[in-house]
Amino acid sequence: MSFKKAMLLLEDKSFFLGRSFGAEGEVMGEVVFNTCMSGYQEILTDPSYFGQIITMTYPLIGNYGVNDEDVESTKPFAKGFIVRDYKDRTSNWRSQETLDSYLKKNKIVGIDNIDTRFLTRKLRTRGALNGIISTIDFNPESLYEKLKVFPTMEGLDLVKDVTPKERYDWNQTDKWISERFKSEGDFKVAVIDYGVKWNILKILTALGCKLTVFSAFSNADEILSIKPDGVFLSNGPGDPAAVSYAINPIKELFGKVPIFGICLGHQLMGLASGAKTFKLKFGHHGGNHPVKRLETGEVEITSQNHGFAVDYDSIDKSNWEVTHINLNDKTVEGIRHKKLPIFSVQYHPEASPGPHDSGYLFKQFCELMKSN
Ligand SMILES: NC(=O)CC[C@H](N)C(=O)O
Repeated sequence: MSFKKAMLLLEDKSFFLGRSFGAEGEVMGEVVFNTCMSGYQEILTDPSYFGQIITMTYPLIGNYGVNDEDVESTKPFAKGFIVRDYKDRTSNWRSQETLDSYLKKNKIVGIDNIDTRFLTRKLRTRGALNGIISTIDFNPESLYEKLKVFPTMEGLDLVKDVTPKERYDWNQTDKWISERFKSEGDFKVAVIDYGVKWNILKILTALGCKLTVFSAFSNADEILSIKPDGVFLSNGPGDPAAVSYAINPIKELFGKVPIFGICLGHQLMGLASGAKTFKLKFGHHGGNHPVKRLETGEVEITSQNHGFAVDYDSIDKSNWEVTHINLNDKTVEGIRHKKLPIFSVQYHPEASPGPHDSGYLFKQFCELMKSN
């Protein structure tokens, strides 16, 4: 492992000198913090992080290595990775390589030896900030010149960069998932892939769903042509309001088939219902977010990764009800149509990484498909 220098500079001109790990080079993105204590591999490979630089609040990163089972997509999508203390020595029987070599192979720039507590407190106070990590330029002035023309996340359609060009079938699951989720029947499900995490596809498969995965550019007729029992709207990167081409197809599906959406899928569902989305100050990224399920009063500890949210006041309450709220900031975490079999959640019931409290939502989707 190298012991080269790396520098992180934020758009407020503060800069941090650290040590380079992973690939060398220069990257820009929106800096967000994630509070998960483990799961760096799932986080790095979640396509929803496309365009972002992630800092982990948990200080020791790398100590269980990397394996080829815990990925959420084909490659890491995060632009860069900031940690307090990178550990090159792996202590886990599942480890196949070090995080350093995995990031090098995938050309992801990392920086360690950063005071991530200070950085996180800054992001909490100031809100998410754009940042640049460099292993080739250590002049704050010139780094700032490059960063200041980098666009903000608001208004960015990043789905177009990660959605598949062609439709494909999915029929894989994992042993540990099929121990948790038993088949609920035989369903044909159309998944709209805005940047889907594989764990969602694996859980749906274990529940008995045959999946056809569509590009975000598909129209309602293409989706309905396979005669699906249900449609799933996936997670994905960027500003939901900028993914304008995805909204009408969802609207056209309302009333024709049960629909379940997660994260970006939930935000697009909200936009299709006529509600508005807005940018949160620093977003929710972690595995410890308390969400209240209003129907039962139960609290679920949830896995989250989003920077935007559906605006409560803009929801058409005559047709839609808010089913879940975030107990930290009272933002909307779930909506459901009052008559049609349509619902969505802002958080990640598939976890990976994260607690499993919300797994029931996948079964709820199967129930809707059964009774439809
Ligand atoms: N995980 C996701 O789907 C994220 C949704 C959206 N890109 C946001 O940041 O709010």
